[in-house]
Amino acid sequence: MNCRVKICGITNVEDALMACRHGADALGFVFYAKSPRYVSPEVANDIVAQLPPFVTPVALFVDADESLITKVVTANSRWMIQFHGSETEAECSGYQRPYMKALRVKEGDDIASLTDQYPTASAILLDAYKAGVPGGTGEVFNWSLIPASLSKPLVLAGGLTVENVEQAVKQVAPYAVDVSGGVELSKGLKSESKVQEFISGAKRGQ
Ligand SMILES: O=C(O)c1ccccc1NCC(=O)[C@H](O)[C@H](O)COP(=O)(O)O
Repeated sequence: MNCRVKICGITNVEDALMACRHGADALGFVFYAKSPRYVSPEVANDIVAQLPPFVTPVALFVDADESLITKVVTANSRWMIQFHGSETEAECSGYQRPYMKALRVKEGDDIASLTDQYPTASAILLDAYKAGVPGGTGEVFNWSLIPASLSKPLVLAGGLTVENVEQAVKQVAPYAVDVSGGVELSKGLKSESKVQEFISGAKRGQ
């Protein structure tokens, strides 16, 4: 199966176009002000306007105000939304946009039932849980906690790197993989060689 790749935490057009050149299927833009990968709605939409076709921009929010979400996604019809906080199904489905719901996985979580709470989601993103850090932790969670099948396409995230992505794809067989820190030179700046190697590794694993 073709494992798709989302490169998250894009902050500049050079990294965005570089990731597209190397085959990224989606680019994540973080609108969470406390993140070192935060990007403003204006900068992000300027980048999105320059993207080639067949690449999905993903607007990432953490329990954001409706006004911010609307401001971002109404500027370009290509946006998909990633809700990375404690948003309910009703809060996620109010924007007439495809969305992913991120779940931060802890031991003992019933991932299947948590997934079923978002019947209108296009996908579920499973990420590592770290107290006080909503995302971009750079930490791997226990992939054996993931049920053999979910009611939604699975995007695997959390601590993926050029070293572990092939094994992650072989073991989990996700619909897509997502990475932020593992392909960076520094927070918010991507490494072309790491992006290229990460995407190649994801393809080798399928
Ligand atoms: O990337 C961030 O800085 C971030 C901050 C706050 C909420 C979510 C964030 N990222 C969401 C993502 O989808 C990341 O790609 C995901 O958490 C994996 O990050 P990493 O472990 O660094 O690959």
